[in-house]
Amino acid sequence: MERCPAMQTDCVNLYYGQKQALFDVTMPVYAHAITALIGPSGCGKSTFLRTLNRMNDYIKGARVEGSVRLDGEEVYDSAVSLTALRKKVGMVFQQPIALSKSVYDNIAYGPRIHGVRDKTALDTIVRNCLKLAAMGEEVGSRLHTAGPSLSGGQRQRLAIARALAVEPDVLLLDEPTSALDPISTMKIENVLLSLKKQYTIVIVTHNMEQAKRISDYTGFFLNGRLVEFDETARLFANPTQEETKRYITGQFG
Ligand SMILES: Nc1ncnc2c1ncn2[C@@H]1O[C@H](COP(=O)(O)OP(=O)(O)OP(=O)(O)O)[C@@H](O)[C@H]1O
Repeated sequence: MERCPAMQTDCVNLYYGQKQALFDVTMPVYAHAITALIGPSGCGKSTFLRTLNRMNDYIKGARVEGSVRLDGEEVYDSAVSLTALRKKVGMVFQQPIALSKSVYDNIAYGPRIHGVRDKTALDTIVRNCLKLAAMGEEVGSRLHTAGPSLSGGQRQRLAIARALAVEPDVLLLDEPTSALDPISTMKIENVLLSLKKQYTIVIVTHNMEQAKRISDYTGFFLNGRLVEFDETARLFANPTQEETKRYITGQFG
């Protein structure tokens, strides 16, 4: 499968103060595909995910070395606008948080920040994003319901809709289903599968079955290093590294 990377990291090292959390991570993020990041707790999956849209900039003492490129442009270049970067590379977090606003205003929040004022344009964005997040039927007629009053699974799909509202190219998700029941998890997985035609997706997951079900590529992290990266089917069926084999067969984790 010959594919084009939407993002590429080269020799990324990340330090929290004196402590090094990522070591020489070189990995492509292929366009219009789902990439899963797996590995035991504390191996650096979330840290790596956050390097892709510079969310680590918010962590005091965090320092990044190496290169992260988005469509060939250096993400860590000092001239890069963080607002513009985060518009292109959106993020959904582990806890399904809805802003204490209506469903409509949750989704319209980003576009308004980016200057969309026209009511008809906002209405269209809200409806399209609800549809993309498979929420049109559930809440399409209740746009003024408070976001926080939705169920956990709905709040997480609302978070996806909110992230999509600013038309990102890449969507990063940090364990988006770990707080959800199996049905809500399945709905999110189906949403992600339908989104990959239009978007590039990177998901951190503790759940290897989830990685197998939905991802095209998987990166296995251990102790801050990317031990193995491959097409998901190949990595799980035929890992080249002994540590990958031990991890995916449940010998540690
Ligand atoms: N804000 C921080 N300050 C200092 N150290 C941190 C910070 N965030 C993470 N770390 C450390 O960096 C290492 C990697 O953490 P990270 O959260 O990226 O791992 P992870 O694989 O995502 O773990 P989990 O699956 O438990 O979420 C760990 O040793 C962690 O303690």
